[in-house]
This record gives sequence, structure tokens and C-alpha cells, in this order.
Amino acid sequence: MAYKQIVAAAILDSLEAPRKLLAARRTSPPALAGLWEFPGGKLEAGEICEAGVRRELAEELGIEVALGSEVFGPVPQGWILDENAAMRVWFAEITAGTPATLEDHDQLAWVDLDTEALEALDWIPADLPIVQAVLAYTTAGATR
Ligand SMILES: Nc1nc2c([nH]c(=O)n2[C@H]2C[C@H](O)[C@@H](COP(=O)(O)OP(=O)(O)OP(=O)(O)O)O2)c(=O)[nH]1
Repeated sequence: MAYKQIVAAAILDSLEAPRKLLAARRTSPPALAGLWEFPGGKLEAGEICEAGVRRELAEELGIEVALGSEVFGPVPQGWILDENAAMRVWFAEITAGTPATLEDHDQLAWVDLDTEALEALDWIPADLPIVQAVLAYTTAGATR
């Protein structure tokens, strides 16, 4: 089955020696408003995933990034979000711009890369296994 492809970034303060993750709080739709997520969005027709991540981060946060390794999910399309959609996620580091809530978010937070700090945020439920994987990859030094 083909899922609708979503792409997103786990933005770190540094790919080489990460200490913090940039989480973003959604403003819509109502069912997801107020929940935290990895900034990103829907892949456009004919677009390569990595290009989609860059486009979404430019549109939503006004930043350019260097991409690191992928945070691999259980299926080729990444992490299953629901019966219709799956999301591929890459580590990223900001190379230009300062993240701002230009679109889709009302709050951004640099969160310590530890279980307690990350679990203190009200994540979209489908993101919880991805948050755990981000922690495992960063602990293992596997972000590049
Ligand atoms: N960006 C993002 N979307 C997520 C995450 N977790 C999760 O379940 N989703 C869902 C929410 C949405 O249904 C879908 C992503 O769509 P979106 O609304 O962010 O896409 P978009 O920016 O292209 O928005 P639009 O053009 O449709 O307004 O994936 C996540 O961590 N990041």
C-alpha cells in the first residue's frame, strides 16, 4: 500500500555534537493544534524527499539546513502516521536563518535531548516512536 508521503526534520543544534532538538507546535487542524511535531509537510508531486524537507523548512521556519542521516522508520516510506500517511525524517542543522513561526506553528522550542525533557512536550501521538528513535540515534552518535 502506498501512503501519502510526509517529510520532516529533526533539527539539532549541531549534527556533530547534538544537545538540543527544535520542536514546533502546530496551529491546525483543530485535532492537532497545540501538539508538538517535527517541522515538515506533504511531499509535492515530482519532488524528491530531501528537497521537500528543505522547501518545508524554508516556508515554515525561514531557514536553510544541512541534512544529516535519516531517522529510519519501519517501512520504506518511513514512520506510519495513520492508515493514509507515512513520514520520512532527517536530522538537520541550520546553516542560514533564525527559525521563526512563519506558517503552521505558534511556538518553537529548543529541547534538551533527554527523555525527561522530550517527554514533557505534548507530541502528536504518532511521533512518540520517532522521538524515541531520535534519542537513540543521538545517544549513539549516529546523526551524520
Ligand atoms: N509535519 C509533520 N506532520 C506530522 C507529524 N506527525 C504527524 O502525524 N503529522 C501529520 C500531520 C498532517 O496530517 C500531516 C502533515 O501535513 P502538513 O499539514 O504538515 O503538511 P503541509 O505543511 O504540506 O500542509 P498543507 O499544505 O496541507 O497546509 O502529517 C510531524 O511530526 N510533522
